[in-house]
Amino acid sequence: MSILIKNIKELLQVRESNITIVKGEDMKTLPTLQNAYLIIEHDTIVEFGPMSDYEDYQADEVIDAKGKIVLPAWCDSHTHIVYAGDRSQEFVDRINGLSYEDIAQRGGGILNSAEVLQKTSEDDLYEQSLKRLNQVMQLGTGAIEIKSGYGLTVEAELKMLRVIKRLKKSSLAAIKTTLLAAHAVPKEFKDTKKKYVDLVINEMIPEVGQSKLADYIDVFCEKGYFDLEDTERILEAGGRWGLIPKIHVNQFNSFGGVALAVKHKALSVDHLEEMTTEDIEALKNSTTMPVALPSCSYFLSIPYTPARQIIDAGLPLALATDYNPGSTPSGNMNFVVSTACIKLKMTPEEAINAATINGAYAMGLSNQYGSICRGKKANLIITKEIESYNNLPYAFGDNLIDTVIIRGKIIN
Ligand SMILES: N=CN[C@@H](CCC(=O)O)C(=O)O
Ligand SMILES: [Zn+2]
Repeated sequence: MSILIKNIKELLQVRESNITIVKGEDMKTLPTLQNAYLIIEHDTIVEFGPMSDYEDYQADEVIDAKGKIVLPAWCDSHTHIVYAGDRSQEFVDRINGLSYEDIAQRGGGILNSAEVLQKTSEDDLYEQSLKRLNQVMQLGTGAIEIKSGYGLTVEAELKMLRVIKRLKKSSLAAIKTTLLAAHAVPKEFKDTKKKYVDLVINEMIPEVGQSKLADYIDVFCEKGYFDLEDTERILEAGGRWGLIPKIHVNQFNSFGGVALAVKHKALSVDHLEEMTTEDIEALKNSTTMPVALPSCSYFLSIPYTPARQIIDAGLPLALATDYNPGSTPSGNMNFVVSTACIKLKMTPEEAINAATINGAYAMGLSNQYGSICRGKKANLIITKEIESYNNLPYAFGDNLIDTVIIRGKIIN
């Protein structure tokens, strides 16, 4: 199967060499080609260039992209899309004055989702999650990370991870899996948190390591959840099974989690709504990607990640949705890119770099995804006819996507 896309008004994120990350000042540059063509064979980008260089090519399918922009599909490096039911009642409770922390303290929040998930059959959980995955793919997401963390028992965490494995098998999207057993302290361990950490370390991690059900290890490193000592023990235990850290840190408080993650060579540190100069310093000269989740800040009315401070310090930044039932019931990367420009004061070029190549980096996938490069996977968004790529973040809430191609297949 081959596809020729011709007369592309502008082809974005064009890279002659296979770069895997964009940092600091370089994030302001988004290389593009005007009036371009692109050829896909099977699931791979095999050629692209200006229309003036185009030589006749017999493709199985030809798409005329006149007036339209083509860019790599979004790379969403932080989601919790495997969950059961929803938490719309807590949404209303928050409107009526309760905070996210208040709800968690009275046994709601993550524990509420865990209770529902434990009672949900594996097939039902798969069906609910597949629906969400298909929905975000229609919105242009072609690579996605999915976490466990609403099981909180050995059995229920494994159930979540098996569901992710099934999604991986049945979907065209590239999927990476993260074990987040340390997402909240279950009710039964309320006064014996260390015992739960022991369970994570002695039972869950070895079980998951043996069955190779996860790529990454995550911890919600936050006051009232897991402290630095818990986090370090869990990261060390994960490391023994080859699970690389990607952790939730600095959502509400900054207390050294970023430096700890860097010490353990975390692939990413995610949230970062609260950042100190020490946190920024810790990230310098590291291989850890900072990840901002602006839809979470929007939904919870908490501070936005200081993207300017991070990028202006010469660091890279990735953008992701955090799609989950409690803090971000949205998996729309287009909204994330808009919000990053509007609220985090990122330029459209920075936001698109953050949501494509840097998002791919934060999933260990940037060798194959996140830019227009010969030999990379053909995951593409073709927009409707638009004036410029600035319109993508500018027209927030609009769906400007015409066609999505994932691994060389047109999915809508
Ligand atoms: N903060 C921790 N975990 C999720 C929210 C989980 C929930 O509220 O269900 C997050 O990344 O925002
Ligand atoms: Zn999260």
